[in-house]
Amino acid sequence: MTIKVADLNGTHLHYADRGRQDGPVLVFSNSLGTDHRIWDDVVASLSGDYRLITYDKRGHGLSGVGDQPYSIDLHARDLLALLDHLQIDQVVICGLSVGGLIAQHIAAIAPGRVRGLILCDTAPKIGDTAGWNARIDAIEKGGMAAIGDAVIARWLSDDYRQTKIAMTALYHTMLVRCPVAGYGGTCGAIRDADLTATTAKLDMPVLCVAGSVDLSTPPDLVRKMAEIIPNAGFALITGVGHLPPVEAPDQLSRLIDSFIRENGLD
Ligand SMILES: O=C(O)CC1=CCC(=O)O1
Repeated sequence: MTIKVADLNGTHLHYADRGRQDGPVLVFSNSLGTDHRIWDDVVASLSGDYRLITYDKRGHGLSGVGDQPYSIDLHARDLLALLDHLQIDQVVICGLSVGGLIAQHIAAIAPGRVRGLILCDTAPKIGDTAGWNARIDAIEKGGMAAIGDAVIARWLSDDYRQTKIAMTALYHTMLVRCPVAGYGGTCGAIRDADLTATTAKLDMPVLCVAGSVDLSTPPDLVRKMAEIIPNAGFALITGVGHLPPVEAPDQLSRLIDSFIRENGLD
């Protein structure tokens, strides 16, 4: 994999372009505080059949922070600009958590670009204003370390954290290295987003996926989203927290592959 960068919308986005270059394109959009490496095992499983784009949204990973006020719309326009940069017209998007908000918004504002959606551990509205403001306040006063342990307990199941101690430490490092401005800006974008009205009108194949022990977007919240989207499917991955691509990459890959084939998107 070679390191790649696109200059767009006043910042730069780090991305990777892997898999079968003439295959259907699948793009992955990340959760808050993670970078594109969380998809590596999923990409490895699917790379024989699909072209797979992963990227670091602004304020995360190796991408720039930029100086515009963050919103889900800005994150969505960044991803659309990245697809333009790559001259890719239509994609299936797999969005995790805030990446799922970005995916829902792209499907609403540019439906012609989206062949299908996998909405993983996400919802049209995530959390509440007081919770997001408290998190922003905590990192502005104490830096990313102030929230590290609490967030990791939401990301990963008890079983994963107790048995995969070194991997858990690695994800903790990924989180606390996120720039405060990028993380806090994205917390504000999530706080200000309620996509319920537009998500209820989506008109494309959609699969909603939940981790059974996800504390951030619990299964019932994800199931409710599936119930408002016409003809959406729902799948539960047992024993997994907020990051199925980390804890259950093979199960998630199988769900993605079956969804794409069953809907004729391959
Ligand atoms: O950090 C969390 O609580 C999990 C999360 C919420 C939105 C997102 O993208 O991740």
